[in-house]
Amino acid sequence: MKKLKENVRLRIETQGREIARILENYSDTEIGKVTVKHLMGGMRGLQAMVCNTSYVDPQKGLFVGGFDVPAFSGKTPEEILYLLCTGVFPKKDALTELRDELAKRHEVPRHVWPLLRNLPKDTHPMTMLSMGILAMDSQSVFKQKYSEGIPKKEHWEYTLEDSLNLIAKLPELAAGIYRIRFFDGELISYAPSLDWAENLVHMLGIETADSSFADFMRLYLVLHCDHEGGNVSAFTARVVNSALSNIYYAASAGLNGLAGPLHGLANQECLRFIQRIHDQLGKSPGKEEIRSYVLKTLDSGNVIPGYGHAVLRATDPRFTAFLKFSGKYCDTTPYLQTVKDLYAVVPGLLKTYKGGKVANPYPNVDAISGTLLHYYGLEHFDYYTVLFGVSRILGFCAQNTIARGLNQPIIRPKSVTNKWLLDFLGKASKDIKHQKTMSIKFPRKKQTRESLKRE
Ligand SMILES: CC(=O)SCCNC(=O)CCNC(=O)[C@H](O)C(C)(C)COP(=O)(O)OP(=O)(O)OC[C@H]1O[C@@H](n2cnc3c(N)ncnc32)[C@H](O)[C@@H]1OP(=O)(O)O
Ligand SMILES: O=C([O-])CC(=O)C(=O)O
Repeated sequence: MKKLKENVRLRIETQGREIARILENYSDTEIGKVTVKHLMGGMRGLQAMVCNTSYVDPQKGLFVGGFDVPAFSGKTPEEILYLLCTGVFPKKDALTELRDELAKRHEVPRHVWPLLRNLPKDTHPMTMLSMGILAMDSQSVFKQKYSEGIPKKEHWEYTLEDSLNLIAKLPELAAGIYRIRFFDGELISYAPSLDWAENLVHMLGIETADSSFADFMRLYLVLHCDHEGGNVSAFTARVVNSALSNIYYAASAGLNGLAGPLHGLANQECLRFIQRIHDQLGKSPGKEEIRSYVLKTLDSGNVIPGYGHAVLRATDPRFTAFLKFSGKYCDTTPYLQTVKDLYAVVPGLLKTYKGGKVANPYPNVDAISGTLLHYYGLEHFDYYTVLFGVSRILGFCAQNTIARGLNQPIIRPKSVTNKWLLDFLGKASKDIKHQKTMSIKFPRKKQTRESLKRE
């Protein structure tokens, strides 16, 4: 992995110089303001961190190394990993070197399998993936080297080393989870002649007549690789790694965030939503019936999975890339037809829902991905987010390798209490205090002698 490492080193040096220049000249320059809404609203829209592996434009979506989704979606996961880490696509020899390196390191340590096999049979596959990765932390080279006292400037090298070890093992681990959780537990052996994505497909052991399954898997693993720094899973991984917890700890933690239904789990929730539509309305419901179903879901206080986004304000180009792929390679199944019908109906409804409070009425990547996995014979919905996780770990690893190279400090924002905020606002302006305190209605906790003392 000489070539990858050299290019990561170059990138770290270049970015390090840029950061030094920025800090030297602009350390105290304001780039925005922090409002009360930011504090109360999940920091939405607050520009509060730097991430150079990828960037999400609200209209155009994901950019990796400056390439938009149409420009990079035809590449392989290995090429994308290289791009995430270095900012450039690999030349042929660098790609061969990376592939060989991943193949060499593919084997999951043997102690992981009994751990996974002994979990209750109904354990969610995301729990298995997170635990399997956590159990591999015993192999962390970074951890070992840190305990030997390596200097800070070498941290990234061992983070990269751990990252390659982890990424190389993901096809075997993810496929093994599938075989243990949904079949007889018999594992299928790694095939050295196949690439990273093909090996995953091979080891899943799914009988599919469709030869485009491996192409689809490549696309799937490319499209989910990264989504800048602030999404729940990447941010979690960054925070954990910023304490110098190794990449196994960080990836496992990030995956636990990905397993939430408002984030990666929407992947499986979308198909379940479509399945419920078919259960109630038959396999080819009309658009009017779908419209009523969606309205009923909204009225019952539930979200429409696969729609909305914290940053995007247009149709997710990852959704569009999958739709395009499906038009080329897949027959239209009833599920796929309903995906298209929902796309025709849902944005219009969300635009006006509750006075337009949904910031983005358009579909995200999860609105279609599960339907295509189902098309290729993956019928266990609970497994879908594992594949999202396998891909997203590429981003975790790249982000944290670079962060270690730049010696980014521990992430630790300051929190404040309601009392602090009310006092601050009161001091800032009597008017503001009057207006805001009148409109903020916090549930009053019964005050005990202890809580009064704490205040
Ligand atoms: C790979 C990914 O992680 S992509 C996202 C996957 N998740 C989903 O698809 C789940 C459905 N979508 C959502 O829940 C949201 O749109 C999120 C979590 C993705 C983004 O959340 P936010 O940035 O807070 O969205 P937004 O500012 O639009 O939220 C405002 C209101 O609209 C609601 N809203 C947002 N999206 C939807 C939706 N798809 N259906 C119904 N209501 C919605 C929010 O729940 C919120 O309601 P509240 O004020 O009563 O709490
Ligand atoms: O960016 C986000 O918040 C969610 C998302 O689409 C992703 O992580 O892929």
